Amino acid sequence: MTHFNRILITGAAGRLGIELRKGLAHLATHVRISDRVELADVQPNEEAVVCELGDYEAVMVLTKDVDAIVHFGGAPLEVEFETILDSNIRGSYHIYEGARKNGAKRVIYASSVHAIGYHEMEAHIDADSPVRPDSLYGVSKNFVENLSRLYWDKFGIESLCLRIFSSFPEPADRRMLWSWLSFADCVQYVERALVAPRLGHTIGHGLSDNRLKVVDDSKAGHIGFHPKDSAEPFRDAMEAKTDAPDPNAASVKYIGGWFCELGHPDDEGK
Ligand SMILES: Cc1cn([C@H]2C[C@H](O)[C@@H](COP(=O)(O)OP(=O)(O)O[C@H]3O[C@H](C)C(=O)[C@H](O)[C@H]3O)O2)c(=O)[nH]c1=O
Repeated sequence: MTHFNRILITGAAGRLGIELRKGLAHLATHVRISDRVELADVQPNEEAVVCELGDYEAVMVLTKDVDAIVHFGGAPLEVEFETILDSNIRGSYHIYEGARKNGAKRVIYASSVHAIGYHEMEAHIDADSPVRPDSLYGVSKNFVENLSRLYWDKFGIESLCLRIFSSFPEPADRRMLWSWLSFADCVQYVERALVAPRLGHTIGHGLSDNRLKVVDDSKAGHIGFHPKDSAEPFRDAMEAKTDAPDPNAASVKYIGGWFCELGHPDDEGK
């Protein structure tokens, strides 16, 4: 069923952006797709726009005449601070300003487990637990989670900040036996948030229905996301081909995984 006249998807050439283009197309008459790189295979209902998120004027034009924004553009990993600042922090500020000035009512934002990566596995955090970023990248996600809270409290723009754990075609390492979010479940979470009667300001935790439950996502229950996939069918093959991990290693102890063992960008001469 078509819910919107026009939605905007940023990061539409990316791994998840490509899945969102396919999975959300039925929700809107027009889908504006945007990325910093050229977009391939543009469909008749899609309007492709190449845009730098750090360019204020370009983002004001990009966000015109859209009912909702699915904001997945940005650096998806730890990189040097200048890129985090321009793409993730300044770029997301521009998206929220564009939503405010142009009247978009709802934003679905790709936050990340790395906003909370230094929580221990056994902490069972929920949406109200304090943030514990594991990287500059994680700090940029904290910034946008707070920014979106301001735009809800002050301007009534609704947001889902979806803390994506590990969204891959299938689990690629042992950690993903609990942290996996299938592409289909990721798209379902975004779709539910777009069509929910009331979203408010919601922090969600994007995980498939894996056997190990490490966080409590009940504070996003009003969205109605019910994961359909599970990492469990991949367990035997994964355990057969990989060594049992050291439970005291930072990458096992903390939910941020290998980000918690990374060096700091400045120490690498960047
Ligand atoms: C740095 C930058 C990137 N992009 C584009 C380039 C890629 O096509 C796209 C990101 O896709 P990527 O495949 O690199 O990342 P994903 O694995 O899909 O990660 C997604 O989820 C995780 C949780 C995320 O933090 C990312 O923002 C979000 O896109 O954003 C831009 O359009 N502007 C920019 O300034």
